[in-house]
Parts: sequence; C-alpha cells; structure tokens
Amino acid sequence: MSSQNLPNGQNIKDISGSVAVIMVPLPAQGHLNQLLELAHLVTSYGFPVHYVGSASHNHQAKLRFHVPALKAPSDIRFHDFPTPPFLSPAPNPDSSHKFPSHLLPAFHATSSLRGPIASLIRSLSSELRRVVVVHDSMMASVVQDAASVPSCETYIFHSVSAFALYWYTLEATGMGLPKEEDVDVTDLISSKGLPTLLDIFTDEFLKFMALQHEFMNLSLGSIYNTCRVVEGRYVDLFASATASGTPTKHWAIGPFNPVKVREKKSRKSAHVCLGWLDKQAPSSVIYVSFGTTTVLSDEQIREIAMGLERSGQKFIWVLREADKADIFSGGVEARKIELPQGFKETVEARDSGVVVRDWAPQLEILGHPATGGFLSHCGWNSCMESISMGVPILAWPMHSDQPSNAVLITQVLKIGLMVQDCMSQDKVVKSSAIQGAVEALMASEQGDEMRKSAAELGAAVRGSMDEGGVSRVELESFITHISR
Ligand SMILES: O=c1ccn([C@@H]2O[C@H](COP(=O)(O)OP(=O)(O)O[C@H]3O[C@H](CO)[C@@H](O)[C@H](O)[C@H]3O)[C@@H](O)[C@H]2O)c(=O)[nH]1
Repeated sequence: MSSQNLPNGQNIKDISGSVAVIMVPLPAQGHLNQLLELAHLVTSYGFPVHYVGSASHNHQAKLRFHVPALKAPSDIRFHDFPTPPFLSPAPNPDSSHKFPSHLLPAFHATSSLRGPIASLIRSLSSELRRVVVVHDSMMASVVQDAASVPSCETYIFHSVSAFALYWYTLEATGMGLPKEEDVDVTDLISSKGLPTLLDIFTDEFLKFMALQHEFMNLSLGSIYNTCRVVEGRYVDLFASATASGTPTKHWAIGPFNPVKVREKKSRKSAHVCLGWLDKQAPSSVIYVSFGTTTVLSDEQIREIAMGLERSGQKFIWVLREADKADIFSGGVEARKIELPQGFKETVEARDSGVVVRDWAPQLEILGHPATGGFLSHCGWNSCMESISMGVPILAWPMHSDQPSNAVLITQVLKIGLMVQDCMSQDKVVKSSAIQGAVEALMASEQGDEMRKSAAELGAAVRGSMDEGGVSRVELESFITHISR
C-alpha cells in the first residue's frame, strides 16, 4: 500500500504519529500468526504496532511467520512481558476428547499480562491522541483496564469463521443449528448433525470463554480474518444475532495471509518438499496437515498411512506432534511418531510422497501449482489459506470451530468433501474411508468440479485484496476509522 494518503484523504504522516495500535493475541499458533499478519497489514499504512505476549510466544510468532520481512521491521515492536512459569505438558494421544486441553495452562497464564498491558496503554496514551487495542476475543479479560483510559479504544479480533461464530451463538442461546436454505442441516457431518458445544470444547475451556464474554461489550467493534466473498452473509447474520443497544462496527478484512503466489526464484522457504513438488504434475498432489493442535493416536496414524498409500495418489503429509503450551520447553521427551513398517520404503521406491516431520511451508505448498487438494482438520487459518490459493479441501474436523468450518466448506461453498464418519470422538477412521475420500477428491469428476469451484473462489478472494476489492475497502474503512 504505497499511497501516502489514507482512504479519507488525510496524510498518513500527519496521523500515524498520533495513533498507535496494540495487538494482544491468545498464545496459540493459530491465533499468534493471525494478529501478526494483521500487524503487518496495519503497519503498511504507517501506524506503529505494539505486539504483546510472553517472550516465548513472541519468539514463536516471529520464528514461524510466513510473511516476508517488512522493509521497515521496526514498525512492529514486540513487548516480551513476564509470565509466571506454567505447565507445558505433552499432548495426550489417548485422550477421550479431541480438544487440546494441554494448551490451557498457557491461556490461564495470560492473566498476568493484564498489569503490563495496562501500563503500556497508559504510557502510550500520555503521548498520543489515540491508542487502539486489537485483542483476540479470548483475551477480553486481559485488556479490561483499557476501558478506564479515555483515549484508548478496544476492538475484538475473531480468529474463526463468521459461520462458526454464528453457529456458536445459536447453540449458546438454545436456538439450535443455523437453518439456512443453503445448508442442508439434515445431512451435515455426522448422522447426529453438528456436535454440541460440549462435544467440541471442554468444560474448563467453556468457563474460560465465559470469562472473556463478560468483558466483550467494552469493545467498539469486531474484526474478522474473513472475506465477504466467502461468507458475507454470515458476517451480517452474526452481527445481527449479537447486536445490542450500542452500535458496533464489523470489518471483514481477510485473508490476512499473503495472497500472491511467489515465483520459484523468490521463495521464502527452501524446504525439501517444495523441490519435490516442482517435479510433480499440476494438481496431482494432496497436502495433508492437521494444524498445530491435533493429537492423533498411533492407530489413527497407521490408518492414515495405509489410506494414503492405497489411494495411489501423490501426497505431502505433515506428521508432527501438536504444539505444547510452550513450544520451546524441554521436559518430557517428545513422542516418536512411528509409521507402519515398510511404509517409508514403499513411498520412496514409488516416489509417491513426502513425510514432513518439521515445520512445513504451508502457504507455499498450497500456492504451488502441483497441489490439487488439502486433507485438513479445517482450522480457520488452513481454510483461509486454502481458499485464497484456490485449493479444495477434504475436511476432517476435530474440535472447536472445525466442524462448523467443515460445513461451510462442503455444504455452503461446495469446495470440498467430508472424510466419512470422522466426527465420532472415540472412533478411529479406517484406512478404507481415508482411501475413498482421497480418491474422491483427487481422482474423480466430483473432485474436478470441486477444484474448479475452489479455483474460481480463490481468484475472487485474491481480487478482494486488490485496490477497490471488498476486503481492501473494509481494511481501509478500519484504518480510516482509527485515524478519525
Ligand atoms: O507445519 C506447519 C503446520 C502449520 N502451519 C501453519 O499453522 C497454522 C495452523 O492454523 P490452523 O489451520 O487454524 O490450525 P490450528 O493450529 O489447529 O488452529 C487453532 O486456531 C484456529 C484459529 O482460532 C482455529 O480455527 C482452530 O480450530 C484451532 O485448532 C496455519 O497458518 C498453517 O499454515 C505451517 O505453516 N506449517
């Protein structure tokens, strides 16, 4: 964004020196990266951004960031605030619930950020005309002191789809599933329909959420990492379902992730899997990854391996353990995830795939022309990244917003298929179901149709970030609003 003028005609230089933005993420990868991406978008308009968290979560956010370094990196200032020591247990592959409860100690420890954040707000507001706090919806209690500083305003950042938010709201108010014409609620993702809040969250996390809800009415508006081309209708439905007496604003300004596919020569990552992809035919590879919170049992991993192998389709499979609350903490030795005997040798002999055990360059894999499908748990980052790169999704939701995202992808947008029978918490999905689903997406007419629809949606979403595009207009509306 090279223009020196804000959308309202004011000069950036005149405004940006008098307004600062503080970003307050929830300390989990899928949240840290979204607010860091938003920080980059905001600094591109000349506003300084202060990104706050514990030293290890700030380090995590920087280390794994997939946006190339800014020309002026000093525009984002990281504040490493002290947090008391918190437990960082190993994820439990045999847990009876798929929700990543092992992350909760880090979430609870964020209460200690309240004091340092309040001090930062007060110190900035003594020098500036306005301090703008953009906080994760799950950090509302931590920024509650902002309300007592007259020149400070807070805005909620929602890290999940508007469709998921709308569905949570209907569930929480007892109104039930979204009975929309375009969502066939009788044929959702399991014979029982969408799971309840207790199926997708734990009691402890629901209590943590309830605490945040107590402070959400202090904010002046909501920001979404989504695009009206994808789910504008659900942004409006959620806005009206949660409307109270006080008018609040809603800005759908996603995708936050970069939408331009990089040329081979200017790639950020030199990961070996990209070299392998370069040798594959267009749209011939399925990318398999379950984000940073999914914990799979050994048995489930074996079934995935067999399913992939028997499908005969080429694949890149990211096989990593879920993140711990502190990814840099030592302690218990990480689980050694074993593959079935002979799997590695067969895959190598046939050159049929790559198993990635470290951090994969997901955005670059999805943006590669050889990638034709994504077997995903439907975390919202993965959905937005896949949508913006025009790649259809084979949906295997696990917990939280993922089941509703899967419905959005498969039933509303029709750019993906479900892995059969995957919503049962205690059942292992068999290799035959995985094989069938992979074949359906990668080697059938139905799969080709999904690829075509996903490519069309991807082009529209990328266009939404161009000058005059719907997301760019909303981003500039937010920028104009905070600089008023
Ligand atoms: O090897 C890897 C693994 C992950 N990623 C990136 O990590 C992020 C993962 O985010 P997401 O797809 O949203 O999955 P989770 O990590 O599971 O995200 C959590 O946070 C999301 C935002 O609230 C929710 O939608 C999910 O349900 C919740 O599990 C994405 O940007 C990926 O590109 C990589 O780049 N390389």
